[in-house]
Amino acid sequence: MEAAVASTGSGLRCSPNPMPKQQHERRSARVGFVSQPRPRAVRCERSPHPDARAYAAVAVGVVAKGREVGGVGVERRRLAVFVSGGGSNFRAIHDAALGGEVNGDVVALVTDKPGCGGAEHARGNGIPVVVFPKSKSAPEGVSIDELLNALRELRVDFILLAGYLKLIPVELVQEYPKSILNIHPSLLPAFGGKGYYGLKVHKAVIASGARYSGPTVHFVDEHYDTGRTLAQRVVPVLANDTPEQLAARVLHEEHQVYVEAVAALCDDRIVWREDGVPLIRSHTNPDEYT
Ligand SMILES: Nc1nc2c(c(=O)[nH]1)N[C@@H](CN(C=O)c1ccc(C(=O)N[C@@H](CCC(=O)O)C(=O)O)cc1)CN2
Ligand SMILES: NCC(=O)N[C@@H]1O[C@H](COP(=O)([O-])[O-])[C@@H](O)[C@H]1O
Repeated sequence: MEAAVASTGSGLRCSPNPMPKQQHERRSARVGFVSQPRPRAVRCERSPHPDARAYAAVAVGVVAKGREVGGVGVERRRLAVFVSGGGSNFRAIHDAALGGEVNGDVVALVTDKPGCGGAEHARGNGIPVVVFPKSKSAPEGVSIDELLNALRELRVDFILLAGYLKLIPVELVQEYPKSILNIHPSLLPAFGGKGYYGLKVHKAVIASGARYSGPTVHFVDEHYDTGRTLAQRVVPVLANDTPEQLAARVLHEEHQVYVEAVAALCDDRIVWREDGVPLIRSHTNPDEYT
């Protein structure tokens, strides 16, 4: 559903971020949400934590109480974060949500590595953990249909990939149009695509002789790292940098640029230029776009 193209005060011709059909249905369902349905536990991994299902039931129970609103009648968005590792970007987003910088709540953590640091942080904060996909090392994982049902039950508005190392299936990309973001540790399109993750990215950047690097926040399509770029930050690559040193410099900027991008997404401050480039409208100056 595309809105009519509008022209902004700054002369940009943009269309507001159209509310995807599914999101509209999700929102309208929420608006008409009057009864207290029986809370249904989101299927979670078998966890050493005996109360994992209780967490999920409570989480769904809280979800069943209806919409949380942040501020004066500003509806808070519901976020699912996907991780495979330590989860520092997840923690930065979660902290920003708790602190009010992001008008949203993390309502689900999805991982292919149930023992990873991101999953541990989620469990410690009562956030349901869903294991996806199923694998030999994670037999408790759910199927794509079960994942879609869990995200619908939790009425997730946006999906945030944060160090998730598996390809997001096209079914999920189609269910969440213009509603999935990823953070990548290089200046895409350089050093992106299959095989470019973690320290591999920074090793390639250093080997190339590039003088600058930095994180990219982009929308997710059905291929690795080819979705529309939303935001980037630049850091220097120093002559004697190790991959670990460059990784740490980039990661510091990732936390900031991802929180800013997610805040804009939750505030409906993403506008799409006529040529399909997504822009962030400043939250302080409505005529300023980056
Ligand atoms: N449909 C999409 N799925 C994912 C995207 C995306 O843009 N579209 N981004 C990735 C994150 N990512 C880079 O930002 C990325 C992650 C992993 C790989 C990769 O080569 N993975 C290996 C498997 C690694 C493992 O299982 O340990 C592979 O596929 O062979 C490249 C880029 C998340 N998903
Ligand atoms: N191509 C995907 C990729 O390499 N993602 C990178 O994995 C790290 C996850 O760190 P975190 O778990 O501490 O957020 C981050 O540097 C992120 O950019």
